[in-house]
Amino acid sequence: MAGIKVRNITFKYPDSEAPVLKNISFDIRPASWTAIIGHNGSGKSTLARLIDGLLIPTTGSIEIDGVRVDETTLGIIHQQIGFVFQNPENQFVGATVADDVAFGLENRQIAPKEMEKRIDSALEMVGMTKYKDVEPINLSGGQKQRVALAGILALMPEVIILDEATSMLDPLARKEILTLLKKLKDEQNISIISITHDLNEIELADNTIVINNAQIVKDGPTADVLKNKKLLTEIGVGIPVSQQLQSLLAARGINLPNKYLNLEELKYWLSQQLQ
Ligand SMILES: Nc1ncnc2c1ncn2[C@@H]1O[C@H](COP(=O)(O)OP(=O)(O)OP(=O)(O)O)[C@@H](O)[C@H]1O
Repeated sequence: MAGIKVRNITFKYPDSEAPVLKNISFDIRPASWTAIIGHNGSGKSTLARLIDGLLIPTTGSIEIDGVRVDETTLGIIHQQIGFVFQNPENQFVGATVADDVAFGLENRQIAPKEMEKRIDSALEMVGMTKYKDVEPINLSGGQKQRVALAGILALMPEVIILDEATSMLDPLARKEILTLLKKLKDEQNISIISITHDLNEIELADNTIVINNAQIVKDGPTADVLKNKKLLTEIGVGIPVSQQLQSLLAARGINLPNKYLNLEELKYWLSQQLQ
């Protein structure tokens, strides 16, 4: 199980005037879900690319399971991390869905029988079995994103980074994929790092890191972040419906439990009170 240690990283693109990230430090526990949130352009994707070794920090260090990420360790790092990008168009290499999922496995020289098994199982997990022989170009955006995720799942990474990867999915598909990821975290101890503006996705995270002006302004349990209306408004994520309802109920003198309740939990709590 891979834990991640980020220490004092600063990063500047060659043509950017100021650092895009400054003095960033945090830890990610193995088998946990971390959301990274913040305004457009605050540096979230840059941070994800640094963790995956697609970019190397200007100063500071990142360790995955004790291995420092640098040019010499990318082979090891990429065996541990799977990265799902926002736009699935950029991720296709195969002539059919099955070929596409096979691509990473072929690179790792996985035996054909094992490869077949992993392709079938990954496509099944994302609900795309019947599209196995279809050309990726003929899939919808959401279906392409499921296939991209299957390609990652087939490689059995210890960490999955999602960079706004569910933003193209319809609400039902998004819910299904998020439920699948939660199951993978709970049952297979996969760590999830999700960069997102979506409150439903943030709610699934154990911890949330908030980035603003190139720095971490909050790193803590998601429930604490989601109760912080001022911060959520400042970074443009908005206030969860459950929190809006809790404020309305509190204004009418109804005292709710002193902890973060998501919409389902709030509905359940209210139904218990009304009995
Ligand atoms: N290749 C690049 N070269 C120079 N500057 C870049 C490059 N990529 C991103 N930037 C700049 O770095 C800053 C952070 O970008 P990044 O994509 O990490 O933000 P983000 O928080 O992921 O944004 P969004 O929510 O819009 O996806 C932005 O100001 C962006 O313009």
